[in-house]
Amino acid sequence: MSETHEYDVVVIGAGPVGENVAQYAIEGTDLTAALVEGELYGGECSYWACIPSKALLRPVAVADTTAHLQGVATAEIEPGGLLARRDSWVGGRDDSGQVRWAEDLGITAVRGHARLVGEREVEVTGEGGPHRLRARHAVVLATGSEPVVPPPLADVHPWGSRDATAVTEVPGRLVVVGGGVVAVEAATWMAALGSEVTVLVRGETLLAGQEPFAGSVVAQALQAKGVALRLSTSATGCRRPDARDTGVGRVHGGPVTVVTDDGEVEADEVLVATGRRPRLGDVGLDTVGLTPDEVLEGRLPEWLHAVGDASGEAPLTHWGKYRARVLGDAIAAAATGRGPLPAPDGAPVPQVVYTDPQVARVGMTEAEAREAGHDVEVAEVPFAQVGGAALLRDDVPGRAKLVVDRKGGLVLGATFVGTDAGQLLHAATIAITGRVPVHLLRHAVPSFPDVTEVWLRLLEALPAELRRP
Ligand SMILES: Cc1cc2nc3c(=O)[nH]c(=O)nc-3n(C[C@H](O)[C@H](O)[C@H](O)COP(=O)(O)OP(=O)(O)OC[C@H]3O[C@@H](n4cnc5c(N)ncnc54)[C@H](O)[C@@H]3O)c2cc1C
Ligand SMILES: NC(=O)c1ccc[n+]([C@@H]2O[C@H](COP(=O)([O-])OP(=O)(O)OC[C@H]3O[C@@H](n4cnc5c(N)ncnc54)[C@H](O)[C@@H]3O)[C@@H](O)[C@H]2O)c1
Repeated sequence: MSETHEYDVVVIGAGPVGENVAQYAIEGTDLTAALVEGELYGGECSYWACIPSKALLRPVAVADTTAHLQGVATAEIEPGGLLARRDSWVGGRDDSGQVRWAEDLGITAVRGHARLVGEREVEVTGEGGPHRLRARHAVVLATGSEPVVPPPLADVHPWGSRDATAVTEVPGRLVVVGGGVVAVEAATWMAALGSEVTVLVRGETLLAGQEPFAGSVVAQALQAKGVALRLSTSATGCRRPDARDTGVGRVHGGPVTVVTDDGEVEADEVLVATGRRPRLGDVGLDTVGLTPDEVLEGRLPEWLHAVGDASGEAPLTHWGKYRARVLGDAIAAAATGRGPLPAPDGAPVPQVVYTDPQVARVGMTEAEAREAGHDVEVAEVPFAQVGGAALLRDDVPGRAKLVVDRKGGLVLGATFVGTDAGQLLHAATIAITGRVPVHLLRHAVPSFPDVTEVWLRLLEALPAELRRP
């Protein structure tokens, strides 16, 4: 029988979320935590997702802005330099710094694949053979998510988001399947790297679920970059006689033909960006009598928790890390007998899509607010009508929208689509979280001539009665 080590908390998965749970579960206490990782400490976000994608996208946005600023020579993307910037941000996928960070906090880093084998019992398979960890208080599933690949595309060795963020061999022609966040961000950097990109979107719009103008502004911007968009087009099949595993980020074999309900598309590579699902299939849930659905519904014994992408909540790093801080504190509180720190219900989820222009949104869209039964008032302002925004670039794309509950004048949601729109978002997040009514927000004065003047125009565009308490 293998050796068993006992800890107060065992966290499975050392992505950004697992790291934060472990940190907050033991901080300022004598509790112990083991953090088990099967691949790289830092997770998908650090090496394959957020960081490399944003390292690629920022120079693209800066170069694009120079093409729309009188008095500046237009900058050109230099593909080799762009990939080198990405490489420096992922640091050779060396996670020793992340492991040191964990160990400096007193967390025990355990490498290997972890599975539940019973109540509070985890088996780790790794170097040196399997061994067991027993949790005195809590086991946390922070195992992230995995891509969903629709059947017609599964057999041709298509690219996933890892190939796109780790691209080393740029396909001449790339078909992207999907119209969500990965699709629009990857289309942006792949076009900048020189691919002839076609995006196949089964719905009528990009970025479904956002305010409708977000998808159309992004669609226009992608088309201006030479990206071909085919809306209302579904991939029904795919042929690739020479599909091969050539390694991540390299073209996976010979030409590929994507069959759609509206004809065929020939390409050198196909990127599947059709969503992700919580990674719960191989964590031993059956050994404790649970199914993945029960985890996603939150029907868990008091010693077991799921957080981050694995929980089915918004699959975003900052959201998962926030939930991890709350959960870590709750675990520490329960284990030490103190009360947990208060956490409000219904904190809003912010998100920035790093297209060019950016899409930044927090809280509800107008449609969601109406669906939820709110008596809604909205304000919309084109960026071009705001001096501080218009100074950022000559063509001034984009638009902002505020969704307000008429009763009480509280902000329910906000969407900003435009240059550096992400910078406008946190004020909306604070307004929603802090329940700051419109009549008070009017006294938070934006500087002149700054892009934050968008806020002034939005508040002015609301009915005058909302200016009174
Ligand atoms: C291309 C792309 C770009 C993105 N960009 C952004 C962005 O800009 N901003 C943003 O907020 N979000 C972004 N996301 C989403 C973000 O990457 C995820 O929300 C985030 O990584 C979730 O963190 P996590 O810790 O829950 O999971 P992960 O980062 O996936 O980490 C989970 C870890 O658990 C490990 N693991 C899994 N199972 C086991 C096991 N049984 N035993 C041991 N270890 C295990 C995995 O190896 C992994 O390291 C992006 C996603 C993609 C695909
Ligand atoms: N900047 C960011 O915050 C950022 C960046 C990238 C990814 N992410 C996160 O990663 C997650 C995954 O991104 P994603 O773009 O893969 O998912 P997504 O859910 O955003 O979009 C999936 C897209 O694929 C389409 N689709 C789904 N099934 C399909 C099928 N069978 N055939 C054709 N199309 C299909 C959907 O209609 C949608 O357009 C997102 O939910 C997001 O939270 C965040």
